[in-house]
Amino acid sequence: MGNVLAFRNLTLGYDRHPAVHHLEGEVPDGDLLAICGPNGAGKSTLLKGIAGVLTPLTGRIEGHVPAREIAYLPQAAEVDRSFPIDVYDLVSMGLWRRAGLFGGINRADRARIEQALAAVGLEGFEARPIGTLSGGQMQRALFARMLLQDARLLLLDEPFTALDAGTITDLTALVKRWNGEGRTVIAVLHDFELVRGHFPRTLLLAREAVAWGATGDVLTSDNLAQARRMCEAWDEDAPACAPTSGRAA
Ligand SMILES: Nc1ncnc2c1ncn2[C@@H]1O[C@H](COP(=O)(O)OP(=O)(O)OP(=O)(O)O)[C@@H](O)[C@H]1O
Repeated sequence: MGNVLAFRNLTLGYDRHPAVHHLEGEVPDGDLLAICGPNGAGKSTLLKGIAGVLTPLTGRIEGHVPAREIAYLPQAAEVDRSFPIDVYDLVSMGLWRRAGLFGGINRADRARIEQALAAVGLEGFEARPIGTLSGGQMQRALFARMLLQDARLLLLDEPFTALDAGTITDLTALVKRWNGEGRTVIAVLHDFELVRGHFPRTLLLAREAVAWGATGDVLTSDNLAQARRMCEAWDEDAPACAPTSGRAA
């Protein structure tokens, strides 16, 4: 089994201030990986780097998945819900890669959109403007769009935050179904019980990797205490790293 991603001395940050520091490691094809860590540990920053939204300060991400095969679901707070479209149009955007920006939607596509809406329990919501959806309904709609995207690598940033137990169960089942189809899933998660129950591998981040491997070995009380200490000790105004063996991408 090959790797979909490799981090090589990767440092990511903002305005030359590093937020993820000298990360090394690989994500194997078909992985179901949780990224955990305290607030401000750099979890979202790492997903943005993988998604190509953020360019490394130093080091690099070796990606073996073309950008069009990556689906990225940012934190709910970052999704603009004032955009005036309805649920049907939002979900149908998942077909963009196949249909093209101005491609028409044919009968088979319409059936796929209906199946995706049914899979997330949103039948009957087709004509609802997305601005009128609850948080959980919006997340279901975004999952339906991902279903249609048919991506090989799925990046989910806190996908279950503020959702009720039923919605979390339904959407976790979808994530596992995607992974069962051979897709690689990387999800930022704060709920350790959920991670222990469903994610075989975990990266514990505190600006740098504290531990990375089998979830049971990573989410120990010692490692979690170490991650908290490292985040508390971090200097927010630390300057950019001196150039290292890695190369800015
Ligand atoms: N757009 C930005 N500009 C400047 N600094 C940023 C920006 N986004 C994040 N940061 C900083 O980068 C660091 C890591 O933030 P990040 O959002 O990656 O953490 P996180 O682990 O996802 O946290 P949380 O669990 O709170 O979502 C923090 O110190 C944060 O203040």
